[in-house]
Amino acid sequence: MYALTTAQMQALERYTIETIGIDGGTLMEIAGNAVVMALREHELLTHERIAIVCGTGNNGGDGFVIARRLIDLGYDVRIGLAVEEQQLRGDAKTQYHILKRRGIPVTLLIEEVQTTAWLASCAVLIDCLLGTGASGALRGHMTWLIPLINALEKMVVAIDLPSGLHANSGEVVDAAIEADYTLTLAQPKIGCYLQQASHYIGELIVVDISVPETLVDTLHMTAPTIVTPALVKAALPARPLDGHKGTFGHGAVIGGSQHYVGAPLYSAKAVFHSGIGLISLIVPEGLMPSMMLQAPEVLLKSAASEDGYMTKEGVALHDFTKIRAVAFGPGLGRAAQLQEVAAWLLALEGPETIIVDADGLYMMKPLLQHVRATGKCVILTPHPGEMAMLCDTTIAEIEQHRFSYARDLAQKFGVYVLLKGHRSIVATPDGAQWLIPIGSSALGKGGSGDVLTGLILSFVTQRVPAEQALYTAAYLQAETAEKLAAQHSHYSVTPEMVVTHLGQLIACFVK
Ligand SMILES: NC(=O)C1=CN([C@@H]2O[C@H](COP(=O)(O)OP(=O)(O)OC[C@H]3O[C@@H](n4cnc5c(N)ncnc54)[C@H](O)[C@@H]3O)[C@@H](O)[C@H]2O)[C@@H](O)CC1
Ligand SMILES: Nc1ncnc2c1ncn2[C@@H]1O[C@H](COP(=O)(O)OP(=O)(O)O)[C@@H](O)[C@H]1O
Ligand SMILES: [K+]
Repeated sequence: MYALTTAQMQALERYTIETIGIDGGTLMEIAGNAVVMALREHELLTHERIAIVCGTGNNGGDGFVIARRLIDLGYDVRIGLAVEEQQLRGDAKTQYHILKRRGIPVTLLIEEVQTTAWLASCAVLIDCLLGTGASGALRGHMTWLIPLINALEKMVVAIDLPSGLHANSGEVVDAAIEADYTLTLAQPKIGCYLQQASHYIGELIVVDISVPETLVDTLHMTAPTIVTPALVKAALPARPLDGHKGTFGHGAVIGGSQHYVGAPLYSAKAVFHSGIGLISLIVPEGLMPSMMLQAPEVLLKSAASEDGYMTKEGVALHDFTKIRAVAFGPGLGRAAQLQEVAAWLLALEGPETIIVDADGLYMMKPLLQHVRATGKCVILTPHPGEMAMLCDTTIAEIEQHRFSYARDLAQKFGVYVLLKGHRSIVATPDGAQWLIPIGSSALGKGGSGDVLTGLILSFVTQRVPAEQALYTAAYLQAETAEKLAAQHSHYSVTPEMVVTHLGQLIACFVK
């Protein structure tokens, strides 16, 4: 599954119509029927009245097919048209005339008071006003109709996209349908994962309409792959029965400072709950008393420090020859001497992979141009604020163009990037991208990033390729948090709870 732009989606449809030979009208018929099947399969219909509201484009055309098929199946359906009949074009116009010839009435929704009463008498509203062809601010009757639908607080199912949400940017100019479910056709549109989209989409369900997914390859498209449970399952490291701690590898966390004691501990604990063989935790000497006994499974090592921050000499005393991967940054703080630690780490023989998070990102920024020459696998895991710092721009700019900033940073320096957020993105040095389609506000708490860093460290140490380690870690964390939130609320889930419950989710994947 991919997140596609409107132009990419149109190219797939064009190929299906012109090269495969399923003409546009047939495709609309298939799409409408596939939506009806999905509505039934997901039990989104009711035997009370259903309203289908249609616009002028092909999204409206889909609505006419859905309406006709639901009527044939015995549902009580009303159809509304939010534009004048003369404005209909192409396949949508053809479908409208099929309705007319069937004697199925269509109500013009061009007057607010009557439309309110018309909509209020229905239990479910199906939104076919605008799809991928929407542009700019709402025009015509949509300006009042969309806010009216939202105000009625009925169950709303959007077809392809919530009307008013921009398919490429996830932007909403004035208003957009606040759907409970979005049944998107063929492939999800990239805007479903950007900006305010999640406020409008509800649950996203992908409907197969005979536009094959393989066309993305056929047409040599570059599009983010959407991470599915199957991808996560395939990426989990093998765990041979006779494996020992050497098999599963030794990783290290370098972090902690006078003000941040908990962060490196969160990372180290997450590492241990996800299969690593050994974990060393290297912290400034002053933190040793508070760390002792907190995580007996961790090999705790002290580094000499100055002003509460570790020094290069303090870290370099330790033996890294057997360590496969290092996470640098949790609770590190910012101090001039930490830049020396970053430079030393990049040049260090032994660890193949370095994961850089939190303040480590500030220390590593001036060194990024040297990463390629080291031949190391360097992974950066910024949240939008850290990404803005790395890219010398603003958070708003990053949030508006998340995919391009992640891709550009990865390609510019030859690094792997996990751009965190409500929908996290993985980008690789060769331009590939993955999107984690889930996420939870239960994770919006200090410590969640540290847990994620630990998970990534654990997987790369177990020799999972970097991009897979990134999306697997982010997916497992988000899904665990969501499951916990269902029991304990989004308010109450803690990073520690996520760590201790990861195993339940991993068990579902490996059984
Ligand atoms: N192209 C295809 O082969 C298929 C397309 N399908 C459907 O077709 C949709 C795309 O169709 P269209 O390209 O006709 O686009 P839309 O159905 O989104 O309609 C676009 C039209 O709406 C009006 N409009 C645009 N922006 C507006 C605004 N801000 N305020 C008010 N009116 C506005 C304009 O008249 C524009 O031509 C998809 O979302 C999907 O639902 C499906 O039928 C499957 C097959
Ligand atoms: N509302 C949210 N929806 C989805 N994921 C979220 C949300 N809030 C936070 N997260 C996730 O929680 C983690 C927080 O990381 P970060 O900001 O680095 O936290 P920390 O305070 O631990 O450094 C990221 O993986 C981010 O994607
Ligand atoms: K729609």
